[in-house]
Order: sequence, then structure tokens, then C-alpha cells
Amino acid sequence: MQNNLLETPIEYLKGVGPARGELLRKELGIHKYGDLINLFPNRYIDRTRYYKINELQNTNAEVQIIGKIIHIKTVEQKKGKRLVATFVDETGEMELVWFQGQKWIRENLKLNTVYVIFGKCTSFNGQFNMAHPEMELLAEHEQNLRSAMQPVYPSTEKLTQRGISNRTINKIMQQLFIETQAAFKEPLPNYLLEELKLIPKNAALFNIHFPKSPDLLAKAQFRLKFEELFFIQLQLITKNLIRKNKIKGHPFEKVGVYFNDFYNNHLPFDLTNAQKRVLKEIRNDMGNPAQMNRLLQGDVGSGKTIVALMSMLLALDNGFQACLMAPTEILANQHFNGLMELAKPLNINIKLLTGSTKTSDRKIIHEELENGSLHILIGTHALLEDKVKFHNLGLAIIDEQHRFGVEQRSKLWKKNEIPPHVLVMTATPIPRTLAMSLYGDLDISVIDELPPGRKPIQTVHRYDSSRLKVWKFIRDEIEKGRQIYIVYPLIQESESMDYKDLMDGYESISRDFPLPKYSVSIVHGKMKPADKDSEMQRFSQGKTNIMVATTVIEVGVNVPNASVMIIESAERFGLSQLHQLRGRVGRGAEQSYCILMTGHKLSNDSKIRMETMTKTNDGFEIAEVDLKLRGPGDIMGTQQSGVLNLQIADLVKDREILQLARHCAVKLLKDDAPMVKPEHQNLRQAFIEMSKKKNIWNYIS
Ligand SMILES: Nc1ncnc2c1ncn2[C@@H]1O[C@H](COP(=O)(O)OP(=O)(O)OP(=O)(O)O)[C@@H](O)[C@H]1O
Repeated sequence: MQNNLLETPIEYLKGVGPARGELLRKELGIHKYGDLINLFPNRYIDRTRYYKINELQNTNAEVQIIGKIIHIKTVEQKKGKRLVATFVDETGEMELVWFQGQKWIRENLKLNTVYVIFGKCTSFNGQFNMAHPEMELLAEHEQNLRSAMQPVYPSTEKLTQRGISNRTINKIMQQLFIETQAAFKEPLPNYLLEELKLIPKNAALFNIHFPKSPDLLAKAQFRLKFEELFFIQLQLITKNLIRKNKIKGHPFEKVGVYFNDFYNNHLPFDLTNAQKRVLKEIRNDMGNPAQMNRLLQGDVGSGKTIVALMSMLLALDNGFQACLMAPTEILANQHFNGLMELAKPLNINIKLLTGSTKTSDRKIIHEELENGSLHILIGTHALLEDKVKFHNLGLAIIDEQHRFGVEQRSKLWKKNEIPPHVLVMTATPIPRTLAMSLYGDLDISVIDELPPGRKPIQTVHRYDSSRLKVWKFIRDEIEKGRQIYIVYPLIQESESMDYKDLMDGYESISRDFPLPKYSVSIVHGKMKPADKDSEMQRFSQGKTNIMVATTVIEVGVNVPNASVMIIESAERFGLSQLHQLRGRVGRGAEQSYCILMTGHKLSNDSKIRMETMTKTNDGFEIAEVDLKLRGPGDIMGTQQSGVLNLQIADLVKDREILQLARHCAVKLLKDDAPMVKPEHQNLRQAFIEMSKKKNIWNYIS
């Protein structure tokens, strides 16, 4: 099809016109013919079945009935007038109701004439009724060739009220096919269509809007989903290739004194096989003259810190500086302390820069950073300030990247003429399918093995009514010398209520665990950073037995002696958050426990969450359940990514198609990366057009 036809403004389509055109633009983002063709139905209704009135059930289902209107009246009510018609068939009677458009309906409805009505049926006081039914005279209905599966398009109430019903969309879609003569260019190469048994683009578009049979509909859906995911993968992989070919990085050719000395003489434990494998992947990447962009995924407590340090030592060995940026002060502090501890025997200069760093210290940091005597800088967003200038930054490690905006990250890259290698670390396991789409342009390393000797955390779910028993359990654990976390939810919308819960909880815990035998710390977001820090310190040094906190402790806190995590109102946390919180215990050699406290009334989702947590400790398994429960849009970090504005595919349901699309995209680009072979001509053109429109690159880099 001619491209310019697809570019035609939507109001030129017969049956649309300026008013409807405006509505379609505003409500559905449909500006041109090409947008309309890609407005895919979100479900299909079976219009082959006709119900009798005595077969109706109160299920709120959509039904189709043949019958007559025998009576019509206007009913006055406080809320306004409604039009009520009595509709009968040979088995019974029901009511049809209209709240709007009553005058028109009264004038046009024919009494005692056979109609086919269609709509949602509800029951009120034993009588069935249907509000605003779709109506057609039986004679017309029989003439209208209708597909057995009638598409239902994503619509809005506003659209329906202003005269763009599903039926209207259906009609203008037909018109679109007439005007464009269904001649859409086939972007996929023939060999791919044959290999995957995909139906051609034209047939797919036709059958998605006017399915001829369930089988053809399924084929159309498969084909269009594949195409959508395939183009996204082409984009992501192309981006990765361009980066590897064009964006130069500093090759770290040497493994020198820092790395070797640490590896041979100061490793505090043997690395796990997973840590070794991941380090090798990182070394390989950084040894190349292309910029590294790697995502390091590791479940909570899997030992990412030492991998980060050893990667930084490689940068130092090659005469470069390294930095690590964390999203919160607590985390930055934690990393700083952890790295200082590990690097103690090495002669390197590591400093911490956060919002609370004193001006005098800041000055020193700035100077040392510029003259190159500062080797490693750890910090928060403070690292991004313009004043922070590196002598030569070779490696930037970003922890928990989804908390940083895209701009912030790229700002860090731009601190050098040649961008540093980038290692993104995350302890939030991302299901493979989602990682493929979100981070498909990054190389991914996974630490999928916990350090040896860890005892799996035992997780239980307890109702508030067994609190006394839980408190007894805590006392016993404290007796054994262990420490306890008690975490309260903090949800922004009800912040003041939550603070009240937290403070009430803190008071009653302080009462139940009184001084001098016990001491209780508290940490929450409203505290000054310095106070927070000192409370954290007291707890991590073992000076307090219990830490009462909000989710500020969610990530990165490392107190191996803490063996019990109690999560209050656990039903209010998402699965990945629960998993993160639980990961704060089980970091030492002792048996650890996580107790999920909830009230008795739980929604189905909450029940699944509690069951999942008590059943498994595996972050990836939990992430999969989370993805199923919440859908990809709610998973952390996905909102900012355009990857998820999918038109037809669904990352949860269509994971197999996604894998196939990725596989095919990799294969195709390996063979013909610029897509210049004759059989890839249409593909290339479609790819360029799509990249212009839907530039997911901006979201990701
Ligand atoms: N190979 C290993 N053998 C024994 N202990 C290890 C090993 N690797 C790491 N550890 C220890 O395991 C604990 C967790 O490691 P680390 O803090 O690096 O985890 P992490 O991956 O950063 O987890 P989180 O994201 O939850 O902070 C630390 O106390 C660390 O010293």
C-alpha cells in the first residue's frame, strides 16, 4: 500500500468527518489511517448464539435475543427520566432501558416488530433488563454479513456517548479496508513467513478486524504479535550492535597488581562459581575497545559487592578511576562500608559523597577526583553534580538502576569524553521475558547461586491474633543473641496514617521489650539522614536488639546477625518488596526466619502472595508470580520504558512468541545487520519508519 495513504488524516475517511476525527484523535490517539488499522480489538464476542428470555442468568454477560417491543413508557424519577420498553419473546418478558437519547429512540423504535437486541443483561427484583441495547431489525440483521466473532474495540464512555460506538468503529474499519483495498506492504521476508508458517500481513490485518473463523483469528493474532515483538527486538539488538561497533570504550587490557593481589592474598572467602563466571563476563567485556553495558542481576545476598569491587580493581589496574552510585544514602553508606572492609588490605583511596557530605570534605573529594589520586568514589545522586569531575572515569557501577531516571544515568556517562564501562546492578530479579524487552540492549549476567553454608530462610504467615506467640519467639531469638527487624508499610497516599501505625507500633514494642533488658531502634524516611545513619549504626553494631522501620531498609542493608524479619500488614506489600525485605535476614550462618503478619481478611491476590512467599525463596520464581499477578506495567522500572506500550502482544502471555521473535531477530541481524539484502528491503523500510515513530532507544540508553 502506498505509504501516503496510511498517512491520510483520519477525518478524510468516509463516515468519520471532523467531529468524530477530533474525538478519535483525543480519545484514542488515532490521527491517521495507519493508526486506525492498528487499533486492535481487545476481545471478540460470539454472535452466533441467540438466547431465549427464560434462559437468561444473572451473570452480567452479553447476550443476543430475538423478540418484540410491546410497550414503551417514560418513567420519571428523582435522578431524571428514563425510557423503559417491555420486550418479549415466546418464553417471557424483560425490560430495555435508556437514560440518554430517549427522544430519538421513542421516535424511531417500532412496536410489535421483530428485533435482534444485544447487550449486557442484569437482573433487578427478579426482572431481567438491558440498558442501552444494540438493536437491529431482524430483517436487516440477516442481511448484514457479520463475522461470528464480533470484535470489541478499546473504547471510552465518552466515545460511546458522543456517537462512536463499537459498531461505528466497526463500520469505519470496513470503510478503511474498502478505501485502502487491503493492500498493505509485507514487511517480513518470505523465508520467515514460510519457516514460521505466518499468514501474510494483509490476511492478518483483515482477520484481526473481521475474523472469518476462530482458526484464522488465532493465526492473525500470532502473526501480528510476532511482528510487534520482532521489531522491538530488532531495535534493541541493533542498538546493542551499534554501541559495540561505534561507541568506543577504554580497553582494560591488563589484569594487574590490584586485582591479582586481592585475588591471591585477600579474598575473604572462595568465590562461588556464579561469581567467577560473572567476573569473567565482565572482564571479557571491559577487555574490548567497545563500551561495556552489562546488567548484573543477583538475588538478595548473592554476593554482588565483591564482584563490583573486583571489577573496579580492574579499572584501577589500567590506570582508571571507578565509581558506584546508589539510590539512597543508606545504601551508599552500606556500599562504602562494605567496600572499605573488603579493600582494607589494599592501598587504595575510596571516598563517599552524598548530600550530607560536609563542604570541606567535598572540596577534598573534588580535588582528589580531578587530580586522579582518588581511586573509587561511592555515592548518591551527588555524583552527578557538575562540580564532580573525574580525572579519568573508567567504570561506572549503578546500583538499583530503576530508581534512577534515564537522564541521570546518561549524565554520568557524559562525564568523560570516552564513556566509561557501565555495570548496572540489581537485586530485583526480573523475569527473563521482561528482561529481554526492558534490557534487551544490555548484556545480562546472572549470579544464580548463593554463597555456601546459607540456610534457607524459613517463612511463615501469621495472623495478628497470634501476636503473643510471635513476641515470645522474638524473645527467644534475642536470648540466643540474635537481632530482629520489624517493618511497617509506608504507602504514600496514606502517609500520615502509616506514620501513626509505625509510631504506635514502636511504642507498643518499646513497652513489650523494655529497657534495660532490650533496646529498640527506629528508622523511617522522615528522619534526618544523620539520625537515620546513627540508628542504623547502632543496630549493625549490635547495640540494639530490634530495628523498627519502614521500607527504607528494603535494599542493601547488611547485618548478618539479624535473623528475624517481621513484616507487619504484609498484605499491603507487593511480592518483590516482600522478597527484598526478607533478604535482609539470612545473611549469616544462623537459621533465619521471616514472619508475615496480616489480618484475617485477605484478598485472593494477597493469599497468593503469602503462599508464594512461604513456599519459595527463589527470587526469580517470585518475580514470575509477581508478573502474573500485577502485569508488567507495575513491575518496578517498567513504567518509564516505552517498550511496554505494546499494541497487541502481552509480555506475560506471549512469552513464547517473544522468545521466538528474539531468536529470529538475532539470527537475521547476524546474517545481515544493516538489513541490506534484497529480501530485507521492505523490512528495512518498515524498521526505519517504526524507529522514527516509536523510539524506544530514548527510553533505554
Ligand atoms: N562467595 C562467598 N562466600 C561466602 N560469603 C559470601 C560470598 N560472597 C558474598 N558473601 C557474603 O554474603 C553476604 C551478602 O553479600 P552481598 O552484600 O555482596 O550481597 P548482595 O548481592 O549485594 O545482596 P543485596 O543486594 O541483598 O545487598 C555478605 O555478608 C558477603 O560477605
